[in-house]
Amino acid sequence: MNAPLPSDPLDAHIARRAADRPPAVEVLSAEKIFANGTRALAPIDLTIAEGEFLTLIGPSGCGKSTLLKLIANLIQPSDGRILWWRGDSGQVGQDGRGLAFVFQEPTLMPWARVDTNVRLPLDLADVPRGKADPRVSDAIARVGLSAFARHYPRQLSGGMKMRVSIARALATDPNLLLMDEPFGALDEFTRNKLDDDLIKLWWERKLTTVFVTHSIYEAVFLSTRIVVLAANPGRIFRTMTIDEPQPRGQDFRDSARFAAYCRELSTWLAEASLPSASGATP
Ligand SMILES: Nc1ncnc2c1ncn2[C@@H]1O[C@H](COP(=O)(O)OP(=O)(O)OP(=O)(O)O)[C@@H](O)[C@H]1O
Repeated sequence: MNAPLPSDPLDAHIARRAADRPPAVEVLSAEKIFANGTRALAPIDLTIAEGEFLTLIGPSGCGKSTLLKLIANLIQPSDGRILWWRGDSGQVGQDGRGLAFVFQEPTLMPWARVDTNVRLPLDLADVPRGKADPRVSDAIARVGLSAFARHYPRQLSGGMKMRVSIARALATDPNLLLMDEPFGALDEFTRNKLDDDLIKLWWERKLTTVFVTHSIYEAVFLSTRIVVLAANPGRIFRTMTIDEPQPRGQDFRDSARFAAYCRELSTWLAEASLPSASGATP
C-alpha cells in the first residue's frame, strides 16, 4: 500500500496553522510525584492550541489520566506549571472560560430525568431556570436525545447514558473539553457512532478537546494530534499529526491513509511499551 505515512514532528503546514491560534493549554515542565512516592509523570512540556483535538494514548499506567487531571486542575503538579489561555489554571471559571470533564462512567443521578441530569452543573452554578432550560434543551438536541429528555437513566442504553454525560458537559458551554476514556466501556459499533457524533460536535464548535483512549482506531479517527506516552515515569514518547479533512466519516475509516496511520501508531505503541522505552530497570 502506498498511502503516505504520518509525519512524526508537526509538519511545517500544521505547525503554521497551530501557531496562528493562541495556546489553550500550556503544560510547562509539569511533573507529578504522588504522596506514596510514585513518579507518575516526569517533567512534561506540551502546548495545546485552541481548537485542537488532542489525544493521549499509551500503555497502562503511563500517566494519561494523571496528565488529564493536571490539565483539569483536579490535582496539582509536584513541580512545573499548567497555564490556560496564558493564565494560571486556578483562575479558570473566574474569567468567563470553563472546562468540562467527561469520565468513563456516565455518573448520572439515577432518580433524576435526563433533562435534570443535564441541568445539574447549571443548577450548581445558580443559573436561573429561564436561562438554563434553553441551554439544556440545546445540549440534549446536540447529542440526539430530544425524544428522551423526560426519561430516567435506567430507561437508556449505555451509549445513550454516555450521550447524556456529554450533553451535561456541553450545557456548561465549556472552552475546554476533557474526556477520560469516555467510550471505553461501550461495544465497538456504539463507540464508532459516538465517535462520529463527537467529531461533528467538535467541528461545529471547534472546542479544544483533550481525549484519553486505549483505542488506536479511535485516536486516529478523532484527533488532530496524538501524543504517545511511555511509562515509568510517564513522559511524551512521540507525537503524530493527523492532517486529514474534517469532519471525518466512514470514508476516512475505510481509507488506506487511515490504515497507514493506525499501523504506524501501533508500532509506536509497541515501542513505547518496551521496558527499554519505559525506563523500567530490567
Ligand atoms: N492517587 C494516586 N496515588 C498514587 N499513585 C497513583 C495515583 N493515581 C495514579 N497513580 C499511579 O500513577 C501512575 C499513572 O497512573 P494513571 O492512572 O495516570 O495512568 P494511565 O495511563 O491513565 O493508566 P490506565 O491506562 O491504566 O488508565 C500509575 O503508576 C498509577 O498507579
